[in-house]
Amino acid sequence: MAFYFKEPCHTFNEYLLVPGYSSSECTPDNVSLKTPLTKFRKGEQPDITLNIPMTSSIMQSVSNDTLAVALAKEGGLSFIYGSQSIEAEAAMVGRVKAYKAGFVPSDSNIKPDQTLADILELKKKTGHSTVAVTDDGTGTGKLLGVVTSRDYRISRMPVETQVHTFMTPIEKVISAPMGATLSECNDIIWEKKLNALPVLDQDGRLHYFVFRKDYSAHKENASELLDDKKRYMVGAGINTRDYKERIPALLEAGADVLCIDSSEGYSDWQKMTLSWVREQYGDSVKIGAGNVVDGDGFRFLADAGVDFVKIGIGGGSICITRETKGIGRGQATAVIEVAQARDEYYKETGVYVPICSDGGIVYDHHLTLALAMGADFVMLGRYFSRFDESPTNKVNINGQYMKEYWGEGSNRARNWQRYDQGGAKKLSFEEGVDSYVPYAGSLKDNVQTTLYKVKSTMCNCGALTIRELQQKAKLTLVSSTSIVEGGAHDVLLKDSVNNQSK
Ligand SMILES: NC(=O)C1=CN([C@@H]2O[C@H](COP(=O)(O)OP(=O)(O)OC[C@H]3O[C@@H](n4cnc5c(N)ncnc54)[C@H](O)[C@@H]3O)[C@@H](O)[C@H]2O)C=CC1
Ligand SMILES: O=c1[nH]c(=O)c2[nH+]cn([C@@H]3O[C@H](COP(=O)(O)O)[C@@H](O)[C@H]3O)c2[nH]1
Ligand SMILES: [K+]
Repeated sequence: MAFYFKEPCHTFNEYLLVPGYSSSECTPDNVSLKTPLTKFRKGEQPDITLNIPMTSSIMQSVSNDTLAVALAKEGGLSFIYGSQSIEAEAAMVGRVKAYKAGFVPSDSNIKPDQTLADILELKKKTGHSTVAVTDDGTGTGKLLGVVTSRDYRISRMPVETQVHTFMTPIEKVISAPMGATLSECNDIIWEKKLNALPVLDQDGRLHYFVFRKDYSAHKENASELLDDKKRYMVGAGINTRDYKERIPALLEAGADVLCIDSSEGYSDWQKMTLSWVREQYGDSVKIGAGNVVDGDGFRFLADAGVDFVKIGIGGGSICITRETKGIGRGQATAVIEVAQARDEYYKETGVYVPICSDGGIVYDHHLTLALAMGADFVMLGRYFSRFDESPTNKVNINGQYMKEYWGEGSNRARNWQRYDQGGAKKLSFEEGVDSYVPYAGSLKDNVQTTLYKVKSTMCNCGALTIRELQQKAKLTLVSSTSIVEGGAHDVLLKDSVNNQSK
C-alpha cells in the first residue's frame, strides 16, 4: 500500500510568528545574518559563510555575472545558470572573479573610420556618452582615441563625418597603467578634472574605464562576500550529464561553489555526480544538490557527501511542475521536515549540512519564516529578476515598467540546447512559464529593505542570530479567516477609490 503523510502540507502564507521576549539589546543594528553555506563538523567553522542568507536562482533570467557582483556586494551569493554552453558559463564565472570595483570594461566602442551617425546610434543603444575608439572596435582593442559629447555638435556637423576627425586622439588622452589602484585612478581624475579615465596595458590596449561619478558608489561595503584574494565569491549551476567536462572548466574559471540544478535530487544521477566530485577533488570542491522535499531525500544526499541541500519542488512563481507532473509539496512543510532531518543527522554524525529553501518566497516575511522553520539560507528567482541587474529586458507595458522572467523548465530556457553543444533534446512538455514581473529598481535598495524587515522581525522573536531564531521561534498555523484579518480589511483603500474616480 502507498505511504500517506498524516498531515496536509502547508505554504509559508499559512504561518505566522508569535513574538517572544525581546531584551533592550535586541535592535536591528545588533542582528547578525551570517549563516553557513557549506557543511562543517561540530565545533568547527564552515569553509564558506554567507554574510546574508540570500542566494539567487540558477536561472537564465536571474543569475548572470552582473547580478552575481551586485549580490556579492551585499553579502549574498549567485549561482550562475548552467543552461548555457560550458564556455559561456565559465566566462561568466571568470568575469565575476576578475571584477574590480570601479573598473568598468568599456561597452561603447567604435573604429576610427566609422561615423558620427554610428556614435549617435551607439549612444542610443548603451545610454553611455563615453565612447572608446579602438583599432578593432572592441572594448579590448588598442586605444586610438576617445569621443564624448564635448567632441561633436550635431547641429554643425554632417552625420557622415568620420570619427578619427573629431575624436580626442590618444596623444591627448590621459590614461592610467594597468595595476593602478582605484584610489590612484581617482586622484588622477580629480587632479586633471576628468570624467573618465581609460586604463591601458603596455601595448596600449584598453582594459577598463574608471568614471568620476562612480567613486562614491565604490566605497567598501562591510558585508561584501569575498574570497581570500578579496575577489567576489560566486557559485555555478551544473547538471548530472556533462559534469565531467563542465566542473573542471568552472573551477578553472574560479567558481567558489557548485550546485546540481534539478527539480529532483533524490536520484542515482545526483549520487553519481557527487561521488565523482569526491573521487576527483576530495572535500576541496564545495557542491550542493537538490531539490528534495522530505527527510529521506535529505539523508540520501547527506550520505552521498553533499555540502548543502536545496529544498523545493513546484513552489516557485514560474513553476508548473505540480500541475504538469503532480509532484511536489507545500514549501513550509518541506522546509520543516528537512530541517528536522538535518538536526537528527547532526546529532548522529556531528556533521551539520546547511539547507536552502528554494522558491515560493512572495513577501519579505516569508524569508523570515523560512529561516525560523530551520532553513540556513534561501534561494530566490522572481525576487531578483525584478531588479536592474538581472539579465532580462525591461519593457513598458501599459505605462508600467516590467522585467521578463521565465522558468528553466520553459521552452524558452531549454531552447539553448538546440543552438549549443548541450545535445538536441526535444522538450516533450513544459514545466515552467514565461512571464513579466513588475520592475523594482536596484538590487541594493531592495535587499537592504528586505533585510531590515527580517532583522526587525527577528528582534520581535528575541533573536540576534539566525541560529537563535531557529531555536526561539514560535510558529502558528493560521485559519483562512485570520489570513483575511491580517490584510487591510473593512476600509476603502484611498488608492482604489482614487483610481475608480479617474
Ligand atoms: N524546483 C522545482 O520545482 C523545479 C525546477 N525546475 C528547473 O528546471 C530545470 C530542469 O530541471 P529537470 O528537468 O529536473 O532537469 P534534470 O536534468 O535534473 O532532469 C531531466 C531528466 O533527465 C534525467 N537525467 C538526469 N541525469 C541523467 C543522466 N546522466 N543520464 C540520463 N538521464 C538523466 C532525469 O532523471 C530527468 O528525467 C532546472 O533548472 C530545475 O531547477 C524544473 C521543474 C521544477
Ligand atoms: O517547476 C519549475 N519550473 C521551471 O521552469 C523552473 N525554473 C526554476 N524553477 C524553480 O523555481 C525557483 C524560483 O522560484 P521563485 O521565482 O518563486 O523565487 C528556482 O530557484 C527553481 O528551483 C522552476 N520550477
Ligand atoms: K508554482
